[in-house]
Amino acid sequence: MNLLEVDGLGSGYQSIPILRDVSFYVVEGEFLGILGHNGMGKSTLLKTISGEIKATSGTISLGGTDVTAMPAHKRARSGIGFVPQGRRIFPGLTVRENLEVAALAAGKSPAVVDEVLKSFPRLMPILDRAGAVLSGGEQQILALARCLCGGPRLILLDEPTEGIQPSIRAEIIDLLKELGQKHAFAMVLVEQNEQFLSSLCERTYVCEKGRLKEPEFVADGIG
Ligand SMILES: Nc1ncnc2c1ncn2[C@@H]1O[C@H](COP(=O)(O)OP(=O)(O)OP(=O)(O)O)[C@@H](O)[C@H]1O
Repeated sequence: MNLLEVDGLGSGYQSIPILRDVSFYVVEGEFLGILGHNGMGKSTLLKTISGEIKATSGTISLGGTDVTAMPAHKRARSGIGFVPQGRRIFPGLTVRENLEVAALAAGKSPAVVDEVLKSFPRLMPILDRAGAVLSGGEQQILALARCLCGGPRLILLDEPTEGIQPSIRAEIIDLLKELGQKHAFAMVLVEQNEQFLSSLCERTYVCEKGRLKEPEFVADGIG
């Protein structure tokens, strides 16, 4: 059975339609790529799956359960983890506090933080550092750790390479591969960087003007 099934999905902002008739699936443990230029609707797609914005048509199912009408916090507890563009780290909280807040919000025991940290040795020396002073790469790694505190079955990851140096990109690729094997989650990865996606995903769609195109279009790709 597919972990995620999206069928005929539409959504937008106020009366402006952005996504149109989007359909795709993700199998258990798969990393699926979505490639696209600025403003094509990639973030809107992830926000609609996470429940941050409402679907205006179509359905979203997770593990066979229709979650289309479910509010965002319930989707998160059903196993949909979201790492948004810009990462939304709390700047006034330390690295550890950012993780503790995430565990609390997910209804998990505080012990989950130390468990998750075992997979993030890079964060250990900076646990008492404020979110505000972290580098882009450190913020991205913290955002991934924060997402894992909720025990996701599916992670929606929005432009992880944005504002990140090439050397850290390679580190993030290795980290995602390692985390995927260890924690057995699937992922929908949105990016403008085709090379990054091809390092991690066997299947990639192109998002263009709110629609997804079939994987063979990747050959003409961007990034
Ligand atoms: N809150 C909003 N209100 C109105 N329109 C919005 C809002 N957020 C995004 N849009 C519009 O929706 C369209 C798709 O935006 P979206 O952020 O999904 O694109 P994207 O592919 O993720 O681009 P980027 O790579 O720049 O993040 C754009 O035309 C954008 O201007």
